[in-house]
Order: sequence, then structure tokens, then C-alpha cells
Amino acid sequence: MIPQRSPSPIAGPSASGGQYDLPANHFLNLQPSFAQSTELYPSGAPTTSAHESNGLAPNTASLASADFDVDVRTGFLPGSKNVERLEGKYAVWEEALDAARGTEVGDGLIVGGQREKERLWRDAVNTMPIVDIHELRSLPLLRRAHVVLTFLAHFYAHTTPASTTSSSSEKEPIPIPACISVPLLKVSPMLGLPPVLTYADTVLYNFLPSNPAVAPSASSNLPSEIITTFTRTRSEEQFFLISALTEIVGAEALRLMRQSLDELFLADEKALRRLTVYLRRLAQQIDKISDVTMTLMKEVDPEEFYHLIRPWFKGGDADGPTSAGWDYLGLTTSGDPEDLTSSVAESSSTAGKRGKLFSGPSAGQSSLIHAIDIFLTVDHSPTEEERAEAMAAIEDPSQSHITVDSTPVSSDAPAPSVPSHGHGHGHATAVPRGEATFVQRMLQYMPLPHRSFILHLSTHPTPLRPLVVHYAHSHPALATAYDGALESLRRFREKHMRVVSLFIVQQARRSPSERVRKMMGLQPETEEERALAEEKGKTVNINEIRGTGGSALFKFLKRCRDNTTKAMVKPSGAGYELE
Ligand code: HEM
Repeated sequence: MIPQRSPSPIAGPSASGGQYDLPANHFLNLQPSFAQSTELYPSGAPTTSAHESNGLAPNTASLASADFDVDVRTGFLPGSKNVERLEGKYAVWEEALDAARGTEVGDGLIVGGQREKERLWRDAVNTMPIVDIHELRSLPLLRRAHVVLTFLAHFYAHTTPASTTSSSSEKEPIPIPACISVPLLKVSPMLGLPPVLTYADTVLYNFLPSNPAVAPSASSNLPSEIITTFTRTRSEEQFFLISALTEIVGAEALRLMRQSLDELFLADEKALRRLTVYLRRLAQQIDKISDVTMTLMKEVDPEEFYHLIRPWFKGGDADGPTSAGWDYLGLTTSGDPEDLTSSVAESSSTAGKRGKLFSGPSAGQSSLIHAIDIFLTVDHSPTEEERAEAMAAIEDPSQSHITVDSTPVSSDAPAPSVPSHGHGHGHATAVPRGEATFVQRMLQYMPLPHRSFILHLSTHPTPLRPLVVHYAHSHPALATAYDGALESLRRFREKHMRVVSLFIVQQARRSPSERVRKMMGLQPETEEERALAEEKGKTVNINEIRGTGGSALFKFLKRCRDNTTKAMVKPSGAGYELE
């Protein structure tokens, strides 16, 4: 039975007399779904595919429901303990990962794979058996499997020397051996993730709280340890850990958003007063997310981040439109129902081809800021002009080719089956790839339940902004509180731009110090090389620098910041310029 709620003055009652007009795909209008029992999983397979909109509703009535894998205490971080190590027949994966990481900083593999050490490691991986995934019978085990297999895939891809992956005429896709790709391609759809390292792997499934015996919490049991890194450096651990800390701070923001949405349904005098209070608290919570983010500036070494850590993150699309991609060996492609590479996030232009173009991880894949954007009705969907610009780039891929940064974007055109951030657009739209669509594209890199959560939020029948506009004159405190929350979000984006400026833009302009060169396995730089690098650094064009998720940084981050200001009922002045 559909729960009865007081009608909102914005959405209004339906013609059918007092009943509420909910979109057909709204969760309150759908039949609940239940996990299907299978031979392997008698109490229901640990898949999240029940949330796909195949006519069934998520078995939930709340934004904080466990059915979206959103925990009231931990937000998008799992409420249950992350598995630290797989055992039994899966120990072979962990052992390969141990060998790749070494036992201390500087002891692990190095990007580029020029040394005997990397070749020996890859040879050993090539002899590993293909292990079936049948004994991964819980979500924490499946998550750890995704973490281990994607770290292995990135270690393998980035230690494969360029000479063996390219011929003079056409580049060959980088092979991901079957012992990694077959289990990875089976585990990934069970989590609703692509077969590539994501933010979920580096952050959500990769931390332990100070007391691992009890659930993490923002007040008493904060994330304090990272399970897996590429480099074993403190900088890499802190980079992941600080992201986990933003997520736990975000749990309170999610709680405030859920309470606010309940008030939106009511929208009487009392509800409007409460909503005002919740929005003020949300602003404070967003400020806390900013404060945690800014701790990156002192905890993470920018040089180590840019030169040592970040290159491991690159996905198969790292060389832009000309990327050869990654070849997931062991499964046949094109039209085969077993072709799991054609699942989420893959670009349509590579469907059926061997080289798959998935992007590497980015904090832009975190569901938290996406959720706050949708709740506050910040619209990141492309304008007509941007859509046309991106379509033009498809016709002439050279327009979007990147030469400066090592993480370029391709200009192919996937049709994401995800909503834009504008309210009421819960259907799929064919949009070209580029910074205008980055936000939508990143949704495909989130675990499926979190994507469902975002979809659910974006199809909420009573979005916040129209209500605030409606009451702006009669309830000015509400409008001020709403703008205050947006102002906090704008501040977050400004601070984040400072982080990006230090960690990417400034590092792209100078060559690494001798200390970091040594960590990268490079010989000391000659005077001549240094002078050349300095010259090259001067010519770095900020407009050409790309993020790991493939966005044109400067333009994209500014656009996200400006979209935030646009949503304000009474907008304020200009802001920080990335330099
Ligand atoms: C060293 C630290 C960081 C660097 C270098 C960095 C870099 C970037 C880059 C390059 C992008 C552009 C998208 C891409 O192509 O990847 C981006 C986007 C984004 N990042 Fe970060 N980031 C950092 C930390 C964080 C943290 C801690 C958060 C979480 C609160 C965060 C949240 C976001 C969001 C939400 C976006 C999407 C753009 C937006 O909504 O404004 N980032 N980041």
C-alpha cells in the first residue's frame, strides 16, 4: 500500500482526487523487489541488480535505507567492516598484490615496467590459475575481490612496457590476463561497477576504522587506516583516508537531507521552520567537508601525488581518442552474452572491440557531492551550446586531443542511462562525452545501489528549489538558509580548486625533485634535461590539463562552481580563478 503523506503545495494533488501524482518509476509506485534465491546463494544472491529499473522498486521507503547501501551512520561508506584479505583459493590474488607492492616504500613495482622486476612479476601473474568466484558469498568478500583484482589490473597495465603494446602503425590494446580479467568481469556486475579501479575501490572498500570491531562513526570511530595502496607512501594512504573522512562527515549531511525531504512533503508552517534549521545545519556540514578536504594540503606531498601515485590511476582511455584501451582477455566479445565488458560505463564506440576505454578513479565518482547537488537542485546538465560543442568534438576528435597531462579524454559518445542533475530528468539522454557530461558519466563508476540512490533522489517529486522560490518572500529565512547551503557548496568547490591547482596544475609545470625521481626509479637529471623540462613546463596550457576522470580541468571545475552559484535565489559575487 502507498503510504499517505500530506500533499505539497508545489506538486499539488492529482486529478484523481487527493491522491498524489508520483512519477511511474518512483519507488512508492513500484512493487518491491526481493533478492532471488539461487543454487549458489539460497538466501538470495549478493547482487545489487534488483535495483535496476526492471519494473521493480528498491525494497525501501527511505533515503537512508540499507537497500541503497547508504548507512545512517556511515553514509556511502559500508557500515560493515571491509575485508582486509581474501583467503583460501583467493589468496593467490592477494599474494600477487603483495609481490607488486613490495614490503616498504620504494620496494614495489614502478610505472613503465622497464626493469626485470616488473617483467618477472608479470610472468608470474601470467601463470596464475583462473579462479572461479563461487565462494565469494558476501558483499564484503565481493568488494575486496574487486579491490584486489582492479589493483592487479592497474599494476599489470602500467608495468607493461609501451614497446610491447604498440606497433609502428597501430597501437595494440594493453592485455589484462585472463586470471585477472575473468573473475573481475564476473565480480564487477555483481557490484554494479565497471572492471576498472574506482573511487569505491580506493576509498569506500579500502579503509578500516580505529576500532575495526565496531561500525565506523563520525563521532567515535573514524576511518583511520587504508588497506591497499600502490606505493605504500604515507601520501597515498592519506589521499584515500582523507576522502574516507569526507564521506563519514557526509553521513550527517545525508541525514539532514533525508529529514528535509520529509518536511518537503508536509510543507506546512512547522515544516518550513524545520527545513530552515536543517538547511543551516547542512551548510555547516558542507563546511566541515571542505575543512577535511583542505587537510590534504598538509598531509599529502603534491610531488609524490602527481608523479608517483597518480600515474597508477590511469584507465584504458588515458591516451585520449586514440587510446588503444585495455583488452580483457579470456572472454569472447561482440554479441556474446558472456561479454561482460560491455556492461556499465564502457563507451559505445568501443563496444565489441578488444580495447575497452574505461576511466581511472576520481573523487568526482563520490556519490556525496552528487547527492548534495541534486538535493540543492544544482543543475550540471549540459546547455545546448555545450552539447553542440561536444558533438563537434566527436566529428573532429583532434579538437579534444590532449597533449599536456598524462590523463586525457576521448571524445566518443556513450549514452548514459543515468539522470542529469536537473530535477525531473530521470530518463536516459544520449549525450556526448566531455566536461559538460562528466558529472553524468561518473555516475557509471559508482556502485549500483549508490547510482540508484542518486536516481531516486533526482526523481523526487518535490524538489527543494521550487519550494524555496515559492516561499522566498513570505519566508525569507528559508531562502537565506538555502542560499547559505549553496554558498557553503561554492566554498567547497573554491577550496577544491586550490587543491587541484597545487596537486595538478603546479606539478604539471615543473619536473620532479631528485628525491621523487629516485622513488620513480629515474636516474638523476642532467643540467640539459632540467633546462628542457623547465622550458616545457612554461608552455603547459592550463586549459589543456585533464583530470583522471578525463575532464578538461579548468573549464570543468569552474563550470561546476558557477552552476552552484546559479542555483541561488539571491546570487553573490565572483570567485577564485584556477592558476
Ligand atoms: C589531492 C586531492 C585531489 C585532487 C588532485 C583532485 C582532483 C580532481 C580533479 C582533477 C577533478 C576533475 C575531474 C576528473 O577528471 O577527475 C576533480 C573533481 C572532483 N573532485 Fe577532486 N581532487 C582531490 C580531492 C578531492 C576530495 C577530497 C573530494 C571530496 C570531497 C573531491 C571531490 C571532487 C568532486 C565532487 C569532483 C567533481 C567536480 C565537482 O563536483 O566540483 N576531490 N577532482
